[in-house]
Amino acid sequence: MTVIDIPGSKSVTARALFLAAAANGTTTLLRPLCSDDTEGFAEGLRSLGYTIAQEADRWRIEGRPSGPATPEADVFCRDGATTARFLPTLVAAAASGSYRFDASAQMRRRPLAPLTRALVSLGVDLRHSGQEGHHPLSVRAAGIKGGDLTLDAGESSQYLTALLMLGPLTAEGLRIEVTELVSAPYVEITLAMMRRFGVEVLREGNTFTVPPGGYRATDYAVEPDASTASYFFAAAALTGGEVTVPGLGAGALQGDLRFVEVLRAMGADVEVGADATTVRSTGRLRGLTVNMRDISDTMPTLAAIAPYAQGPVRIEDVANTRVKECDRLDACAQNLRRMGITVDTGPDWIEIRPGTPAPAEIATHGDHRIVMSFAVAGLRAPGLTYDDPGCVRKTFPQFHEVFEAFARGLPQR
Ligand SMILES: O=C(O)C1=C[C@@H](OP(=O)(O)O)[C@@H](O)[C@H](O)C1
Ligand SMILES: C=C(OP(=O)(O)O)C(=O)O
Repeated sequence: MTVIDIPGSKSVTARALFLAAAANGTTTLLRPLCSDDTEGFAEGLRSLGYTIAQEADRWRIEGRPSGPATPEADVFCRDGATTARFLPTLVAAAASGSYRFDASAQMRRRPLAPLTRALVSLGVDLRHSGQEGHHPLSVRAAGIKGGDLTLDAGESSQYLTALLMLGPLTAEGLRIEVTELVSAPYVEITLAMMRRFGVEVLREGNTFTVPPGGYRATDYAVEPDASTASYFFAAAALTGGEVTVPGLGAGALQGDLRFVEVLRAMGADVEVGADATTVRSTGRLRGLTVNMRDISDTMPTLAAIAPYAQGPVRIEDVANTRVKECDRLDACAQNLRRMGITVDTGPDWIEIRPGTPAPAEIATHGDHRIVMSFAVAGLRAPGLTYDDPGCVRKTFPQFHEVFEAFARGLPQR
């Protein structure tokens, strides 16, 4: 049996940085994720004048309930959508200040219009210097009164997360009616973490009522990243092996841990304990049809192992994977076809037939999840190469070393 320590959750780290920055007092984050996305978030906060002391597995953040320490700043959000969507929202609540935001070419292509429109409707002076609803943009802060919003979060739940976290920083709070929502479990992470920082959101059906009053600092231990864990769970199921991930069990916040239920439905033996999850291969890997709307960051993981299943694998309701680091439905299909596998796609689905993958160069499109997913397939398809293996830095800079060492402990074929 192999036990593997997975680095901290990107989503939890990003939220903790936002909440700690806005809180009254000092927050210590234990085992935060250290990767390009979260370092970029911390660097963004520093550009805004926040004080963050970073030691390897412990970050200390001095909260500033009144907002950034600098009246003006330029913030570069790199590739991180959490950074690019959460930080402009954080500064919007300040009483005054003028802030410019930009992001990488990849992130500039990704949308945020429903969020920027919501901020503008709350009276925020937000302007785009390029394409409407995309970075770069600027925010001139003058405080937010609050009020009612209607939000379409059918493209990204991050719009809702940003506005929920903004609520307590407004004078009167926010009432948000959500018309569409993808990646719903990420909103549960947000609500649970806001509660830990002292704010209780009232949820009635699709309406969220967020009280004013601000956040209270708290020490916070970041759980391991469940999307990252999916590569290790899938590798065990694919190769006849077994893996245990400590720190991710029944009480985990992240919906992506539900990926193990998909492996279970395919035939793997899965045990979700109080504080650890184990996946054990039974030698079977059945095909299936599965809706991944809630856990779509693990869609590429499943797509990459799908050719080895005994029947077709059809993944449905994942249209929003087309607006991630790349168009993930097309990228998965393109790479599987390069490996000689038969694949069909539609606007929001992909269907993969069983086959025997051939060596190929994987077109990564600068997407960490394409690399990490196909690395799992590579355990049974020797000869996969990557045009940009380093893009794993976004969430897991040590992925290649860790995954190779892990793979040496799996049954060899
Ligand atoms: O809120 C978050 O931390 C995230 C939400 C999800 O995005 P969408 O809501 O855009 O699907 C997920 O894909 C992303 O990796 C992280
Ligand atoms: C989509 C992702 O990231 P983000 O939207 O936070 O950039 C991801 O990590 O798969």
